[in-house]
Amino acid sequence: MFKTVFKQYKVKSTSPDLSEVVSFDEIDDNPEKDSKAQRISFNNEDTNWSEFPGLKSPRAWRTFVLKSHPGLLVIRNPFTDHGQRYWIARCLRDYPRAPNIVNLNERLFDDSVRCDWWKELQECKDPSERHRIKAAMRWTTLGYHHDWDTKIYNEHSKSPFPEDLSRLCQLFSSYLGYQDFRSEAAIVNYYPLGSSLSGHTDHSEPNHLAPLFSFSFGQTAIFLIGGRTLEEKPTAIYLESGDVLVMSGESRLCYHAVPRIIQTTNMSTDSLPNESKLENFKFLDIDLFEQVADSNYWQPFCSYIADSRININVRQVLKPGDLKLN
Ligand SMILES: O=C(O)CCC(=O)C(=O)O
Ligand SMILES: [Fe+2]
Repeated sequence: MFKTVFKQYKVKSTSPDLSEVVSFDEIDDNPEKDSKAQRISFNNEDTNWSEFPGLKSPRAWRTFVLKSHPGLLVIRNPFTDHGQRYWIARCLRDYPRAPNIVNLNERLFDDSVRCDWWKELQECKDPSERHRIKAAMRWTTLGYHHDWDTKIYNEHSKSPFPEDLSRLCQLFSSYLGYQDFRSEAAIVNYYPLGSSLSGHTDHSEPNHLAPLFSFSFGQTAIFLIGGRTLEEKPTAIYLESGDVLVMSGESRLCYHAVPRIIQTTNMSTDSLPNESKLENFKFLDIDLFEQVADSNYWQPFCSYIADSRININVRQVLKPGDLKLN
């Protein structure tokens, strides 16, 4: 059942029927409708969240839960445009750099591209080589590196987890009432239009109780969430730019997939006013935060995201109290 639905959305020859895909904005506009999701609120909205740069005030956040999966939450784009620019630039310029691991094959790309993909892409003048370099980037891993073959993390295969991303996840986890979340592994997925991610569960982490945080930027994904086996029919939802998906509780070990990316999002290329008080947030790359407000600096990132999606998928690996894998 999961695979049949996956193929219906992935179909190349025709456009798929999207009438069943859950759109959270529609639910918000029409809450009476017999919908598959509902809005929920948290009673901590007056807490002082110390104005994390790049995020709207939590009072303006809209959180939804899927009725079929009470542990699957979506916070519908809590980012400002400026915040989205920052995270997109981090995912393109910085996260794919050594010592983080990238998918680029050593037989197809030389070390300069494999160690600093974005810099080489910007410097490359040949259009067909540029296209080849751009389309080849599919994932980078941070913290404990995901092993795609064994699916087992290894104490000897990890790099430092970025402090900005860790603080961002900490903020969302405390907002949702999960204390003590530790960001220990992330996969950043890059999806050019036409790409997909087939059905899987994320079970490599010894800790299955901590939630998983997943951030979407750029073009819209159709995301399928199914059950604990491939027999169950999945629910399709849209994940749009800025959305934060949380897989917690029973949904944490459910099958999920991205069968299709749809081109819907146009990000502004204009310059943005700069934010103040950035000096209180030293864990951010403050220079980058300021640079992306400038339309010239932002231009190559905006052009990448015009036909691609980026997903940051953050997990806690270790059980509470553990300091390493055993
Ligand atoms: O791109 C997504 O939304 C999901 C990615 C995912 O499931 C994964 O990295 O395990
Ligand atoms: Fe996954």
